[in-house]
Amino acid sequence: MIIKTPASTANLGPGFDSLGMAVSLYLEVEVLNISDHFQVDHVMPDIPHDENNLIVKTALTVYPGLQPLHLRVKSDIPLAHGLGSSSSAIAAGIELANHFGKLNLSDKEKVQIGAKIEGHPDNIAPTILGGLIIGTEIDNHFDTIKAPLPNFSLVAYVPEYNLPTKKSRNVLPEHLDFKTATHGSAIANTLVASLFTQEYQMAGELMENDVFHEKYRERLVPELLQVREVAHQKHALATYLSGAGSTIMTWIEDEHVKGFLSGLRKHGLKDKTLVLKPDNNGVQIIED
Ligand SMILES: Nc1ncnc2c1ncn2[C@@H]1O[C@H](COP(=O)(O)OP(=O)(O)O)[C@@H](O)[C@H]1O
Ligand SMILES: N[C@@H](CCOP(=O)(O)O)C(=O)O
Repeated sequence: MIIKTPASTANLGPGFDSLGMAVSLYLEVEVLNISDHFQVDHVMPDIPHDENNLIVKTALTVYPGLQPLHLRVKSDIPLAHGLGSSSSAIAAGIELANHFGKLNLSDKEKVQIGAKIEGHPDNIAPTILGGLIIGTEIDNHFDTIKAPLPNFSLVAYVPEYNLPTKKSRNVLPEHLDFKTATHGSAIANTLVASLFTQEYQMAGELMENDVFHEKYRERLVPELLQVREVAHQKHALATYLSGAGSTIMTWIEDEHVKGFLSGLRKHGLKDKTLVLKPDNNGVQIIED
């Protein structure tokens, strides 16, 4: 059995902690055999190979009776780069528990469990459900809703340095004044409406008008404004900080991708780029 979970891009600008979309970059967890201890084979630096691995830890939290397994993990998702690698690992752990514990968890229950572990639903919900998801926590439960899937290319500009979500959350303010908060909420509300009516020109403008987090994080990811400027010149729809960074995400029509990529290079923006698409499947189990 192989569990395949997508990466995700969270916030989409003003949708801080509530908007996220699954993208076509994957973590795969293969169950090799039952063993007498947990063993996780992988080549990711500084990631545990035993029961302290986030995938196993999550599985044991959800189903403490899980027998020790020998797993092989392959991942194309850069760690701590704002592409939801931790949610992908958590989603895989939930699936592992669900399968071996015969828990029959519904999608809603999986999102609930994952969001409790991750602390916010914007990565875990799309990773589990696929697509573009809006969600929030009310009275200890998470409500989520799926928006139409946008058909854009997603160009991820991936700086070499990583940025753990915790570090990037530490630069955010404790409080926002009333006027800023209500304006931020109005921008996010209008963005969500435009995503549902598929008025993407409007959505693009709104995605670039966050007031909740990007301006505080800009100093951690100085390339954000430079990439956005090139994107404007190259007919992109919108550029925003993916999750907590360091990845910078640009939505752009397929036909403009090539020009955008060469524009980035011409402006000295030479970090890795990944050309992705939205993923509509979410977590999948592939039986062999
Ligand atoms: N495949 C994985 N296996 C085990 N742990 C993982 C895996 N992917 C991510 N993690 C854990 O999640 C951390 C990154 O989470 P975070 O800082 O939230 O960044 P992001 O989720 O944006 O990649 C890693 O440093 C590691 O501890
Ligand atoms: N809303 C969160 C999203 C974190 O996403 P990640 O992919 O960086 O883990 C935030 O902005 O802190």
